[in-house]
Amino acid sequence: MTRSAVALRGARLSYGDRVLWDGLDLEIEPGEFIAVLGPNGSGKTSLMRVLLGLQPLSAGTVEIAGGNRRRIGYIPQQRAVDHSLTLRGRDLVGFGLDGHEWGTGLRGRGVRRRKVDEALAAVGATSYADAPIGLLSGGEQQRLRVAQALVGDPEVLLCDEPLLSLDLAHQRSVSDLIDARRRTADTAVLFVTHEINPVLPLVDRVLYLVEGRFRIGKPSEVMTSETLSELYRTNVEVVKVRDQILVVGACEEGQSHHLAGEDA
Ligand SMILES: Nc1ncnc2c1ncn2[C@@H]1O[C@H](COP(=O)(O)OP(=O)(O)OP(=O)(O)O)[C@@H](O)[C@H]1O
Repeated sequence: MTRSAVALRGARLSYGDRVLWDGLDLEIEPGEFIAVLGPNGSGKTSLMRVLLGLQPLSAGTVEIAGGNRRRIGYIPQQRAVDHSLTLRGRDLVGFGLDGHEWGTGLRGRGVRRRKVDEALAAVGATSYADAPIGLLSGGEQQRLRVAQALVGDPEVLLCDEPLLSLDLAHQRSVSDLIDARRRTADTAVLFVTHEINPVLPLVDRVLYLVEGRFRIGKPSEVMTSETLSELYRTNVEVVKVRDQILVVGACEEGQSHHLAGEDA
């Protein structure tokens, strides 16, 4: 069975006159790790919304997880949690099983508990699973969100800036968790990020969106001065420093007229 985990064909998304992307063809294989990059407003979150079935395409087709939406895991953009939130971590993780049907009997409840316990253990959150979420650190909360996204055994994992505001150690542990999942369970990963370096060793292909244009390819093909200069339509320099990639001259607001060094 070699069905793609995700297939976008001729996909277009526009809001009124504004085209976010058009002619997007992307097939993602099971176990593949795709980083989605681009400046603010380039349509990364909108792509997630299309894949989640929350936003219809303007043209083209999308297929995901064989049409079974329960097999999509989602890690949303991190938001600050109210300190007074008394919900426990294990309750949050359990929400990831809502919609899964094991019956309401004792056996069903037992399966549910076991799955939640396993997901908590996989992210190393067992010790704080019963504490109120509002009292946990940002990194601890993020591990719980990862557990929530993974508990339903997803075929496709959609991650919207899951590393935002995490320190380096937690960036590493959250990325490693996601990487371990795709290696052991062949989960396809779409990973929206502003910063490719923390996941660079994991990335198979990059989808880079800029003002209605895009490129798809291996990091070595897309993260070059030539490709990014074409995409941003200005002079962008990609510099490799040890195993890190520095992008110089790409405006994060996507407003190329603010940039120095425009191409003639
Ligand atoms: N429902 C909508 N109707 C009209 N415009 C929208 C809608 N949703 C998003 N947009 C616009 O589409 C553009 C892309 O938004 P989106 O959130 O997908 O960008 P993004 O790449 O995720 O940005 P960021 O990096 O800032 O999170 C934005 O300019 C946004 O204002």
